[in-house]
Amino acid sequence: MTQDNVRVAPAWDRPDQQVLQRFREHSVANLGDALDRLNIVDGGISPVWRGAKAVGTALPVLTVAGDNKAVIAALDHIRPGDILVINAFGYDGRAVIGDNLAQRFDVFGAVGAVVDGYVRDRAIIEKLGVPVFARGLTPAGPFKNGPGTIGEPVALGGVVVNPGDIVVADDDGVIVIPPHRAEEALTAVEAIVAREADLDAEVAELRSRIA
Ligand SMILES: O=C([O-])CC(=O)C(=O)O
Ligand SMILES: [Mg+2]
Repeated sequence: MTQDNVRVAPAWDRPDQQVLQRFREHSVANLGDALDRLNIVDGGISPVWRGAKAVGTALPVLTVAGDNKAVIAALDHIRPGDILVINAFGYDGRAVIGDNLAQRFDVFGAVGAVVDGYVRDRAIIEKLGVPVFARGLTPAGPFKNGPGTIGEPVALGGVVVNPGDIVVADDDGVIVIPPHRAEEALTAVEAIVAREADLDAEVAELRSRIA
């Protein structure tokens, strides 16, 4: 299907919300360790407000640098639990989303957005509490000409994101987990959480000996 010059992929599967719920307990750092320290988006993409956290199913959008026509068209394709994953080519000259789009994502049931590019209206996005992750901020607004794609695989900070992939984002950054690796990641992360608890106990013990 093509909406004007924005191509839309056929419908795709999304993992169950119960599976996503289990990822909510875990940090991106621990999940990365659980997947051999791979699958992590480059560190240039970070939360635009401190404490933002989101776990969702990827709704990938490809834009032209500095343009958000495809992002606006993607509003019609959001399902509850989705997270917008927008490849805007890391372009720093224009913001492809701001508070207006962030609110609309929220209204349609998306849990946030990860942008390989720039955004604006940071203070309002923070006040609204919509989790947004991006390379940076610029007040310059986007053009709205397209072309673009919705629901096709996109690149995000060096990681391939397929529609329906599990995306976990927190203060440290973003990880992308293909659904067929979800159980493996969850099993491995439990062991990592236990090991981290042992390390903390070791430090507590050291502290008590020194005190
Ligand atoms: O103008 C735009 O399309 C982006 C923007 O600032 C908003 O979503 O609030
Ligand atoms: Mg705005």
